[in-house]
Amino acid sequence: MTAPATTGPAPDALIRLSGVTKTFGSTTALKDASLQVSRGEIVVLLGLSGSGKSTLLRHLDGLEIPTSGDVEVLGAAVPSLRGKALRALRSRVGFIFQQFELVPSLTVLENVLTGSLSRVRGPRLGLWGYAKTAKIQALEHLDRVGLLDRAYQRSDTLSGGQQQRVAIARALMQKPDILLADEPVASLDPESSDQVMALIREIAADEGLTVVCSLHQVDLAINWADRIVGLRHGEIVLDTPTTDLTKSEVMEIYGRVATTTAELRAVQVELTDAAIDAASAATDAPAKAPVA
Ligand SMILES: Nc1ncnc2c1ncn2[C@@H]1O[C@H](COP(=O)(O)OP(=O)(O)OP(=O)(O)O)[C@@H](O)[C@H]1O
Repeated sequence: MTAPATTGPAPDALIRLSGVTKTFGSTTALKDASLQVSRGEIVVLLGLSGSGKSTLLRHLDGLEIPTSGDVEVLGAAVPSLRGKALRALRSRVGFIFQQFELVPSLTVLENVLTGSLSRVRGPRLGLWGYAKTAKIQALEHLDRVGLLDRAYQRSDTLSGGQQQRVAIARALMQKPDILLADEPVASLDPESSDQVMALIREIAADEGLTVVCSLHQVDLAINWADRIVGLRHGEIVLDTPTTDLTKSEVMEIYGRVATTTAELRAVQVELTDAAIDAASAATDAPAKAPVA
């Protein structure tokens, strides 16, 4: 297995984790994790459920504070940031999530505009509260993600893949240096997953974004990442350029479980079938005799 790159300073690193341990009660979510990410890199975090991927991501914009160790992002010691300084960091770090986190009753355009809120003061009411330049920018970002024609539609009328593209456009409103993505395609079908990952990669290249993204699908990681970081029980057990990733390394992260989109899909179908069988067995079962 490729030794994790725990030492050696990368002069252009935008992200540095050094010996980060995070415990929640008796659970160790991250254990002595060290990682550096250079400007423009696309890094995918792989690992089983509970291996610490989200916890690692959440440390990068101060949503978690390490129990021990250092987290430096864009030159700032993240755990020590408070108030205005923390907001300033977060305005440079976009974050997208599995469940998109859009406001369903707002239009697509309004959702995108909320991405600019870290840069403007006070609450906004509908489209009127935003500057014309912000609206133009938001429309440009919607065009960028292929959804300009949906700008005035309610966001909950869009498909999952489209909603994630809206979330990407919203993140772009922040003009971020770094994009964090926590399982951004976990709720999407394979085709939409591929489209969203392709879009992230394309935008990252165009905008010079640094991306750290957690995924469950090894095939997507291989297609879209520059570098793969593997986590197991909170430890970084693999750190390798994607081109060097071997099957045995993947097996070491995951053991014998589904790892490709097709395999995960097959497991989902199996589970759904099993649930349907269980439900119909319950319906077919003779009704219990009433208690006398
Ligand atoms: N706020 C919290 N309180 C208590 N335990 C937590 C908290 N956040 C995470 N954990 C625990 O830390 C461990 C790592 O969780 P984390 O969400 O980082 O894993 P993950 O690899 O992102 O999992 P998944 O792929 O399912 O999202 C898990 O055991 C989880 O239950």
